[in-house]
Amino acid sequence: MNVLGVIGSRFFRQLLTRHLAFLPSPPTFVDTIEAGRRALAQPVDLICLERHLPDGAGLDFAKAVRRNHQTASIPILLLATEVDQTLSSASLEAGVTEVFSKYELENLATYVEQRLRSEDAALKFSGRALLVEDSLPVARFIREALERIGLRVDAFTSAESALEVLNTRTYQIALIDVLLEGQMSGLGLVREIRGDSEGRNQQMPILAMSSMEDVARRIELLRQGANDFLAKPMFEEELVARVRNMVRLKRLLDESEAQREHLRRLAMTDQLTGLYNRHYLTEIASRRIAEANRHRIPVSLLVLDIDHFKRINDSLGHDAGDSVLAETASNIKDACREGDVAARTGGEEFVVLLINTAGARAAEFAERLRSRIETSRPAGLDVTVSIGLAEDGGRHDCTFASLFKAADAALYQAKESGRNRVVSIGV
Ligand SMILES: Nc1nc2c(ncn2[C@@H]2O[C@H](COP(=O)(O)OP(=O)(O)OP(=O)(O)O)[C@@H](O)[C@H]2O)c(=O)[nH]1
Repeated sequence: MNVLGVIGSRFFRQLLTRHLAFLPSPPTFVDTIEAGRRALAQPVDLICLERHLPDGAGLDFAKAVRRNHQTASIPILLLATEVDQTLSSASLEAGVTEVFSKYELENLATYVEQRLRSEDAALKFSGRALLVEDSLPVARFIREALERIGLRVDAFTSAESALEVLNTRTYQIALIDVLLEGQMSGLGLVREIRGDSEGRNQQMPILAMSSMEDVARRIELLRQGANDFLAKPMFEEELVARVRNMVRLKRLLDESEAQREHLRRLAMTDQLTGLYNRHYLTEIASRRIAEANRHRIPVSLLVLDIDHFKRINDSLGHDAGDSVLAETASNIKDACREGDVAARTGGEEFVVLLINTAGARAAEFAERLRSRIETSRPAGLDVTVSIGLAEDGGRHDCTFASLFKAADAALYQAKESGRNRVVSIGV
C-alpha cells in the first residue's frame, strides 16, 4: 500500500511514520502542495494531508485530487489540530474521506490498518465471476478489474448464453448489464436466476449495471433480486469495493450454512460408524414407515447384534472392538439400497429398515447380511451376528415401535437358540 503524506511539519511526519510502522513500506512524504501534485504521478493508494501547508490550504489540494480522473478515488485523510462541525462539512465538500485529530493519530492508524487488511483479503479471492455485458470495451474493463483481485471471469453478451452455463458452474458473483444482446434483458435474467429454486446459483450475489439513471428500473432490479446496483460509467475502485463486499458476505453466509449442515449431521449420525444414531432413526424410520403404509408398500425391520462382543473388548481391547463395530457398519451400509435406513442404536446393536422388501426377499437379505459379516472377518476376527427380522404381513398398519418390538423379540430368540442366525417374526 503506497501512502503519500502531504505534511509540512517535521514533527508530525515523524509521529505519523511511527504510527504507520505496520505498513510494508513507510509513507512517502512531501511538505508542500506543489510537491504533492508531482508525487501523484506515481501510484498512490492513500493520502494523509495536513490542513495548513506552506504554499496553501490542504482542502484545495483535496479538491484538485478529486477533480483529476486518475486520482479521484484515492482516499484522503485530513489531519487537523481541532476537529469541529464546520471543518468536517468543509472537508467532506472538498472530497476528504475522513478528518482525524493530529493528537489522536492512533485512530488514523486503525483506519489505515483496516484498509490494508481488506486489501490483503482481496488478494486472496478465488473463484469465478459471471459477467453479462454486451459492450466489449466495458466487459474488458470489468474483466481486468476482477482478475486483478483474483476472480476468474466468464463473460457473455446475452442472457441466453449466460443461462446455459449457470446450470453447470457455480459463481461467486454475477455482474449483469440491463440491456443485452438477444431477446432477454438483464432484468429477465435476474428473474430467471432467482426463480430457479433448484438452480445451483440461486443464492449468488447479483450486481446489476446500467448506464441509465433510471430510478424505476433500478428499483425493479432490486425487487427482482439484484443485491446491488452500479451506474455506468463506473470507477474501478467502486466496482471492486462493491464486488468485494458482496463476495465476502456470500462467503460468510456459505460458511454459516456449511456449519449448520455439519451440526445437523453431527446430531443425526453416530460418530464411530457414520450410520444414523438412535435418536434420528426413530424420527426418520417413523416417517418412512408412515409413507410406505400410505402407498401400501411393504416394509421390514432388522435388529442385528454382534455375538459375544464383550469378549472381543475384554480380550483384545476397546480399540479392536471399535474396529469390529466400524467394519460391521460398513458391511451393513454396503448391503443397503438407497431408501433403506441403517442405524447404530446401541453398543453393538444395529437396525436396518427395508423399504419395499418383505417376505422371502427380506429373509434372504437378512441371511445374506449375516453371512457377509461372518465371511468379511471384521478387524481380522471371527465375528458373527444374530438378526431378528420383523414385518407386518401385508397389513400396512405397522409403526416403528411395533416393528422394533417384534424384531427385538426375534433377536432374543436368535440369541437363545444359539446365535449366528436369523429369526423372523410377524408383527
Ligand atoms: N469397543 C466398544 N465397545 C462397546 C461400545 N459400546 C458398547 N460396547 C461394549 O459392548 C459390549 C456388549 O456386551 P453384551 O451386551 O454383554 O453383549 P455380547 O457380549 O455381545 O453378548 P451377546 O449379545 O449376548 O452375544 C459391552 O462390553 C460394552 O462395553 C463401543 O462404542 N465400543
